Amino acid sequence: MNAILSQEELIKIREQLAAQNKKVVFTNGCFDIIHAGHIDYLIKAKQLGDILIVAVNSDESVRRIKGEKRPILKQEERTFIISNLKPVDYVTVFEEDTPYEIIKKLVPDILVKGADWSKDKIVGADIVENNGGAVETIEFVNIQSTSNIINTILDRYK
Ligand SMILES: Nc1ncnc2c1ncn2[C@@H]1O[C@H](COP(=O)(O)OP(=O)(O)OP(=O)(O)O)[C@@H](O)[C@H]1O
Ligand SMILES: O=P(O)(O)O[C@@H]1O[C@H]([C@H](O)CO)[C@@H](O)[C@H](O)[C@@H]1O
Repeated sequence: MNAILSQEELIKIREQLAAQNKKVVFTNGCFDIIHAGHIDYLIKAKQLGDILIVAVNSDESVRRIKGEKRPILKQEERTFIISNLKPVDYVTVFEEDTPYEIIKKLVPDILVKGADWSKDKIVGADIVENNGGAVETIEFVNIQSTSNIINTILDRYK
């Protein structure tokens, strides 16, 4: 299933998944310009459970977090790309600076981030762990980053 859903639609799906005893993995991110590191981490995130939900920062949220010049790709593009990746089952957008509220609504079984985030800094870890879930980080095998891609382009085309 590759679907971009509203948070309300996703909450309903989450209830169905719980009834089916499906293990739900959740991650979130800006995913501005997708690269191999993102793909590697999403593949590994999905392997931790049955269903992978990805919450993507809205354009305004990315702008507040990563700066006025970001995102490069609008949320329509970012969600379309993420939702069409093989490991991803459901995608939604969140407007806030952090995914705390959507994690509180969905209470995933497993919360995942790349290892650039230490577990003590992962937003929503308390919610998931207090509900008996697990928080996992995925080691980078590819040190690529969106910022690096942007800087490479700026350097080469200046
Ligand atoms: N090279 C990588 N390998 C594995 N996971 C990654 C890698 N880069 C980012 N991630 C993970 O992908 C998710 C989205 O991160 P993000 O969109 O910030 O990517 P980024 O490349 O770090 O972007 P930016 O350079 O704009 O900060 C996060 O969970 C992050 O931990
Ligand atoms: O793409 P990023 O910068 O890795 O994603 C951010 O992750 C933050 C993280 O969940 C903190 O643990 C989150 O607060 C922020 O909104 C971005 O999604």
